[in-house]
Amino acid sequence: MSDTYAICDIFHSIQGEATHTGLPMVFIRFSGCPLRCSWCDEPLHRQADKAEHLTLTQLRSRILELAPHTTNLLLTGGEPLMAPHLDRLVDYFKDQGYWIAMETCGEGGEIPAEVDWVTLSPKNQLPQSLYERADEVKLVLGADADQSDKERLTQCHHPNLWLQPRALPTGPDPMAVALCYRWALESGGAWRLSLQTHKYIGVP
Ligand SMILES: Nc1nc2[nH]cc(C(=O)O)c2c(=O)[nH]1
Ligand code: SF4
Repeated sequence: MSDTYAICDIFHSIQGEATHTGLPMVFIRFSGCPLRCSWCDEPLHRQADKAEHLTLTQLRSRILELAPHTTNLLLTGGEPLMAPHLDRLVDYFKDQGYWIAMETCGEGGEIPAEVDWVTLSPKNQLPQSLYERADEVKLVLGADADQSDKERLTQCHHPNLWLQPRALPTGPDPMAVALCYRWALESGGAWRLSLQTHKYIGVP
């Protein structure tokens, strides 16, 4: 039998965050995550019973139906690294000519070698090798971020660092935005501000 992948959402939108803000992509949201962040704004991925189990050919037809001309895919979640045989999915879509980006907390599995762009959004301490594999690092901070979060900034060494305010269930949180703005300024340019632009313009 063919491998299937537990997917809780597929949609076509612009990347709302960090380096590729504004770039059209098809988003594949995987079900499941090894972490349980209390503030997680993607509760869908926890509802395993609501996930669809799709083969690669089914996934491809869904992507083509949604966006026949978009050749950028974003694997997100949940945590895509939890998906068994993720390397087969990545190889399959690379062979079809797609550029593949991934959002990951860095936990739950290995990053397939063929992924073109890795956004690492660390929640815990991670090995240096993951920072070396990442193309950008995005730290998501709430208005309640404290001195220990600020220390994490100074311990993070990467050429492409982003501070992203955590949203409220109702939308962007001005207090978190103000904190990330201030910390970006104080970093002297090491960290940039990433706003979740999709939440400002009301798209997925
Ligand atoms: N537009 C848009 N951009 C995004 N970038 C990362 C997202 C995510 O949920 O991982 C996301 C998302 O859900 N929507
Ligand atoms: S790592 Fe991300 S997807 Fe997983 S529980 Fe935390 S916020 Fe949610």
